Amino acid sequence: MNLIQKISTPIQYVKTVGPQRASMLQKLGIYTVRDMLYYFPRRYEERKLIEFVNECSQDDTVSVRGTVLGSQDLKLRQGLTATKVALSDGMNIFYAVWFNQPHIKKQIAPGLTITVTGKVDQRYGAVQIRVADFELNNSSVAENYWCSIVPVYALSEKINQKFLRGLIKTCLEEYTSEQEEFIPENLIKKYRLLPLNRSLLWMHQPQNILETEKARRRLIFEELFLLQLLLAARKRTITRKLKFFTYSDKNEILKKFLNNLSFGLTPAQSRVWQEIMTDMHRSVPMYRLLQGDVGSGKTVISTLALLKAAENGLQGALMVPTEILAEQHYLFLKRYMEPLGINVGLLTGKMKKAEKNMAFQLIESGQMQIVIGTHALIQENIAFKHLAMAVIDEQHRFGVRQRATLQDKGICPDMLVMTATPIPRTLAMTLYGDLDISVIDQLPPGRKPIKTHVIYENKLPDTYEFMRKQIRIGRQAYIICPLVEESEHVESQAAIDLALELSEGELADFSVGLLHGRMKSELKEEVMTKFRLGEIDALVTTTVIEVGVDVPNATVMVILDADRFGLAQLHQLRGRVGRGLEQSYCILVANPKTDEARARLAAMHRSEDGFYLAEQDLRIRGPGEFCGTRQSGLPDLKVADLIRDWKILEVARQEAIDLLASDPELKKPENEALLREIRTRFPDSVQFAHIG
Ligand SMILES: Nc1ncnc2c1ncn2[C@@H]1O[C@H](COP(=O)(O)OP(=O)(O)OP(=O)(O)O)[C@@H](O)[C@H]1O
Repeated sequence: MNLIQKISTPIQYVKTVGPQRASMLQKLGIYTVRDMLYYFPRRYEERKLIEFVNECSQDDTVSVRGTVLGSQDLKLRQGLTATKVALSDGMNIFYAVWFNQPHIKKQIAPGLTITVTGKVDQRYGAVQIRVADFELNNSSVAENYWCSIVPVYALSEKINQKFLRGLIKTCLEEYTSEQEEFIPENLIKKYRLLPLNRSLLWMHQPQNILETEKARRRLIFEELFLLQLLLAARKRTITRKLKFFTYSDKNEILKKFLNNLSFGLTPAQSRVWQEIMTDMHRSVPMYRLLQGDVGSGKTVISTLALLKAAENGLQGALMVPTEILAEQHYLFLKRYMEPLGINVGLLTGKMKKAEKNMAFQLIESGQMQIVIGTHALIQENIAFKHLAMAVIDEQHRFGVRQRATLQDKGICPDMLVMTATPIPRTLAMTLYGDLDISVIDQLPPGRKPIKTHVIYENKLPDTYEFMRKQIRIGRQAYIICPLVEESEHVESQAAIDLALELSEGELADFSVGLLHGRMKSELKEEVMTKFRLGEIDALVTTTVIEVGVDVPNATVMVILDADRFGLAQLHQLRGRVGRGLEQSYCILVANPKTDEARARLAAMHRSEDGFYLAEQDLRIRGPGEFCGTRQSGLPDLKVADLIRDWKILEVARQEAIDLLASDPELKKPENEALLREIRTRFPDSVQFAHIG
C-alpha cells in the first residue's frame, strides 16, 4: 500500500472504529484517517499533576496519580448512582467519584495505577475528586508539578473526548510515521516550518503550548499555500490563452461620453480606469475584481469598459443580480450611449417571448453592442457575435460557475467583476485570489458623511416628523421593513401594511410608494421610475432595494427592526442615501436583545467605512458565513484565520505564484509530493487533474 493511500484509509477500518462509530464520525466530517488527523482540538486544557493530594485546596482542578485500593457503588437520590474508588498516592488515601457510570468499576481493578483529573472537594473530611477524566497508567512515578496539555475536541452525540483522543493516538502512531512531507524543502527551510508528522503530533499531543503554536504555524501556512496554489493555477489557465481581438488607442466615443458626464472622474476612478485599460490592451484576457464602497462610482467605470468594447466594434455585457438594477443600468447607459450612436439592449427573465427572441437575434448579429441583463444573459440559447467585455455586478450573488458561464459566451473575453460589499484585503485575496484587484478607495467629492442614529421604536413619531420636514424641502425617503427570514411573503405583507398605515397616518400629506419582492416586475419598475423622477416622496420597501439603487435626491433612510439585519446588509442599505450633495440621515430603529446585535448597531453608528464594517462583520460571523464561501467553491479553512493570519497569507500567495512560475505543472521531482497532495485535497480541481 503506498503512503498516500494509507492516510486516505476510510476511518471505519481503523481499529476500535467499525461501521457504527464510522457513521457517527462522519457527522463530524471525518471520513478518513486524514480527516481525523486534521480534526484539530478546539482548545487545550492545561492540567496540573500533583504528587500528593494534601497539596491541593477546595475547588482546585487537579490531576493526581494513585493506586486503586477498592471501589463501591452508592445509590443517591432520584435514581442517581455514584462509583467511589479509594486510591492511595503513597502518603494519603483519597477518593475518586464518578456519577452514573457504574461500568467504570470494571476498568479499575485494585492494584492498578490511574491518573484522575477533576475538581477537589474536601468538605467531607477526606479529599474527594469528582472525575472529569482519567487515564490508566503503567508507571507510578510522578514528576513533581508536571504540567500536561490535554486537547479538547468538538464532539457529537455518542462520540466522547476519550474515544476521540484514543482514536487520534492510534492514527498518529499507525499512519503518520512515514507520511511524506509535501511542502517543498526550500520553503520548509526558508520559513522554518515544522515537518508534517511532527506538526500533527504536536497539535494533538503537545507537551506544552509552545509546541501547539509551532505546529499551528506550519498548518496555517500549509492550508493557505495549497489554496493559493489552486487559485494561482486557475489564473494561469485563464491568462495563458490569447484574446482574438485588439483595441485601438483612439477612444473617441469614450472621450465624448466623459465630456457629457456632469462630473469628472475622481483620482481613484481615473487610476482604476487606467488599470483596466492597460489590461484591455494586453493580449491575454483581463480577469479583474473592481472593489469599491457603496456609491464610490463603480458603475461609471464599468460603463467605460463596455463602451470601449463597443467603440472597437465588439460587444459588452453587464450581468446584474436583480431586474430593478438591470433596468436602472439600462436607463443610465441608454441615456448616455444612444446619442453617441451605440446600441444598448436589455434582457431579463420577465420579458415577453417575442421581445426576448428579438433581443437574442440582435445579440447574435452583433447589432446590440451593449447588453444589460440578469441571469437571463447566461441562458444556453444566447450566442454573442463577439463578446469582448463581460462585466458582473455584485459578484456575491453569482457563483463561480455563473461567472464562468458568462465568460464562455465569448472567446476569452475580458472579465470585470464588481463588488459593492467591501471585502477586507486578506479575504479578497483568498476569495478572489485568481483575480487582480482594483480598488476605488475614494468617494466622489462633496459627499457629506451620513448621520446615523440608533433609536427605540417609541421615538418613531419624531422620526416621521423629521422625515416630513425633509420631504417638504424637496428630499425623498426610504423606509425599510423588517427582515423576515425565509419568507418573502410575510416580508412583503409587512411592507404592504406599513405603506397603507403611513399613507393614511404619518405621511398622509405625501405620496407614499411601495416596493416589495412579490410585485410584478413591470410594477416594480414603474414604482422605481416614479421614485427616481421624484413623484414618490417616501418609498416603503423591503430589502429588494439593497443593491445598487441610485437615487441621489433620497436623503432619509429609516430601517425598522435594524437589529435583525447583518452588518454588511445595513451598510448596503444605508448606502442608498448619501449619494448626492445634500446631508443624508440613516435612522436605525431597534431594540437589540443580544450583545452581537448591539455591537453591530454600535459599529454602524461609529463608522461609515465599508472596509472597517466588513472587517467587523467578518469577526462576528466568520468568513464562511460572511460571503458564502460555500457557493464560491472554495474549501473551508480549518486552522487559518484570514484576518489574524494575513501576513502568512501574503507570503503563501507569493510563494505559490513563484512556484508555478518556475514549475507550472508541478513536474519537477521535488514537487511530486506536492502535486499528489493537491490532487488528494482538491479532487475536483481541473487544473492539476490531467498532469503527470
Ligand atoms: N466622479 C464622480 N463625481 C461625482 N459624482 C459621481 C462620480 N462618480 C459617480 N458619481 C455619482 O455617484 C453616484 C454613485 O455612483 P455609482 O452608482 O456608480 O456608484 P456604485 O459604486 O456603483 O454604487 P453602489 O455600490 O451603491 O452600486 C451616482 O449618482 C453617480 O452618478
